[in-house]
Amino acid sequence: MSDTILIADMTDTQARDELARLAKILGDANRAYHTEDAPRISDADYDALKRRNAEIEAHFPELKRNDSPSDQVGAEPADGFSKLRHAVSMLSLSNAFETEDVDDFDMRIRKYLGLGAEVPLHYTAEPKIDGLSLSLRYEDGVLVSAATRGDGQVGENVTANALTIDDIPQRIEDAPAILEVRGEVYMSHADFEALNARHLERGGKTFANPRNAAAGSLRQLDASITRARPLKFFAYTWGQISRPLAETQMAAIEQLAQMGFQTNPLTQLCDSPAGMLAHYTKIEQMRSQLGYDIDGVVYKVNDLALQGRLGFRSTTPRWAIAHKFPAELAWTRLESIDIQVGRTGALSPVARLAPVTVGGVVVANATLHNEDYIAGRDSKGGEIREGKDIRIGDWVQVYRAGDVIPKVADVDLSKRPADATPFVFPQTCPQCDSDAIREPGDAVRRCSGGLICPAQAVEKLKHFVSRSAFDIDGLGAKQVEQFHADGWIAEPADIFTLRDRYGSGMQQLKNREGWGEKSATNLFDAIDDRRQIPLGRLIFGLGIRHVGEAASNLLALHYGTWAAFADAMDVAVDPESDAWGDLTGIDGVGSVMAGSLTAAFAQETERAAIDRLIAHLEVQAAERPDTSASPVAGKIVVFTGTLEKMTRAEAKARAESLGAKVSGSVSAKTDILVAGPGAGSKAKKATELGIETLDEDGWLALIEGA
Ligand SMILES: NC(=O)c1ccc[n+]([C@@H]2O[C@H](COP(=O)([O-])OP(=O)(O)OC[C@H]3O[C@@H](n4cnc5c(N)ncnc54)[C@H](O)[C@@H]3O)[C@@H](O)[C@H]2O)c1
Ligand SMILES: [Zn+2]
Repeated sequence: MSDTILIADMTDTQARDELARLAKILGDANRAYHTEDAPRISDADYDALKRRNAEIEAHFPELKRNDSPSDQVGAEPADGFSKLRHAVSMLSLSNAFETEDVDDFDMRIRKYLGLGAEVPLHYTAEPKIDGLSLSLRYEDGVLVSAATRGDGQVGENVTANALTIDDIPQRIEDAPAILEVRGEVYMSHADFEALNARHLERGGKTFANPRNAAAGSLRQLDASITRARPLKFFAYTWGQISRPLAETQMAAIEQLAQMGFQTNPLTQLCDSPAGMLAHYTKIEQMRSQLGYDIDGVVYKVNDLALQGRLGFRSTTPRWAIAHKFPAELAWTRLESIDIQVGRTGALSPVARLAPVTVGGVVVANATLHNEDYIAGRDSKGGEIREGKDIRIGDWVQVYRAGDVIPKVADVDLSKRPADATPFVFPQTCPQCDSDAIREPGDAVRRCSGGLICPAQAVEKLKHFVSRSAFDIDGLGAKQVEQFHADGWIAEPADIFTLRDRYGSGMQQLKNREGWGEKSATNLFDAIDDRRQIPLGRLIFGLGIRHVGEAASNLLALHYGTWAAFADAMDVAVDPESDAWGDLTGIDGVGSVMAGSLTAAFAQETERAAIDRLIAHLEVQAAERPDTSASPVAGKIVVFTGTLEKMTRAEAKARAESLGAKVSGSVSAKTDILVAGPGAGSKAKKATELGIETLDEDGWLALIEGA
């Protein structure tokens, strides 16, 4: 490929050809990405091609094309939309990939402004939201139009669509007579997954990632489609404006927040490149928990007068730069496919890969989801296209984001070895040879061996001792595996007879590697401590399919005692019974979970194992917390803005323990809104609806003592 020619060695002809080739590829990629919301190459590949184009142009300035990709922003507006010309152009950002690029950025700015290294210079650093930019024009505080970036000069008129987005105020107070607010429209991970699940259910097309989903949802000719899509908006800059908002970037962002816009809480003021890099690292570490996609960190000169002096190049401002995260996609060879057997018998295919670095981490294993995914019949998040099966020996693309399990996202059919054969998914369990059965409607094939399957048994034991279940100190997954392999424990009940069988005289346990008198005694004591167990933990510990921690606690609260619970399960196996109606009537327990519970209790060997376990335990009854004295019992509470004294999760858990219901959105039913700094549209809505609004301290004072 001509990519490999060193630029310094290129002849004029080679350079001209290469620039023409890149203009074509990049032009096509821009259209696919910006106009069709369906990119055909990865962002990392796009960025690399664009950089190469710029490098060749730098070497051969006289060969730079009139339609050079370096001078273009986005793509022309799509047909169908009316067009809006931006009063102030909407540009792109130049990129930094390495630490040194950030130092260079600071040095370039100082040089341009004639500032020595000793002069203090402040920058803001904030997440680069991976969505699409939108410009909102307010005249006398009223939203009059909304436009996408388009080619930077002319965008698509999406006013009707923007009006459907909750985060976008239709009216703002104390605004300049003309104010164009700009920011990013995006979709949260949760909303993206729910949207794809809905589409999959209806046999519709799924989106490959939240950015495409956001762009595809905003850019709809029929705004009622946009209304049904949960889009969000962060404001981070402005276009035309009749009077300045503030003197600094930071203060201007605060002004936008005051007006009711959502602004990103991770926006921070930094006083040096080192400070920017520290914030970059912090944001990168938080990336997987944000709940929405970001692809880097944007640095901006804080002083707006200096921004004005720095101005713009053809497609990018001089006063800002986007520091991108390393690519999270990589190609490698699929060496083999292993089948793991889970606690509920599910056969999960795992890809063993030639190790490859993905987003800074070496990846050698990735999930292949299930047999349909391997066969190319199913999509998970839309990555695998119909008809592309995955074979051992294939060249596959690996994707990982934050803490998520890496997955095989694509396959390159052009690199398939000639002798590669379709993967045959096993029809029997690789651990116990029992039939592996796939029920209609289930994407997963399962081992039918139940407790005779060693893989299921050991996974059940690991689950039994896990944190939210029996949580036995000194008995983790590793010890369970050893004890199981040596035949010391086969089922949970065996844990409670360990001391009698192997602890007398301590010889046997002490003879094991890694165990001494003290650790052995501690283990037996820890096991004894768990003979008394709260009902919710016990139910969760049984590891029944579909029955998670939250549901276990609901069941415990509902039935109160083990006896009441077990009796009810025995009767509820008959779907005509009142017990079945009572079970499925619990808020949070559906018929699938109920069916799985009653089946487990009705299954003889499984039931016998449960009874053997119960014989060793004293099950503590679950008590409903008494919230009658709570000032917020039965109230519907919404939290918004930044909480300073507690995390959102803490605030929610605390409110719920006091009998309140916590909701994510403000409606006429809301009783109390707790608004921290940066609260936007929700606070406005609550005021409009006359809902009691408290700040964090007010809320804490209200619930204090309860
Ligand atoms: N895969 C493809 O085929 C393909 C094609 C074209 C573009 N792309 C991707 O898009 C990028 C180029 O597109 P671009 O011109 O939009 O550049 P960009 O995405 O690198 O940066 C500019 C954009 O960042 C956004 N942004 C998000 N958060 C921001 C913040 N806090 N402050 C300021 N701006 C913020 C704005 O929308 C702005 O327009 C490429 O680097 C590539 O990753 C991919
Ligand atoms: Zn099995």
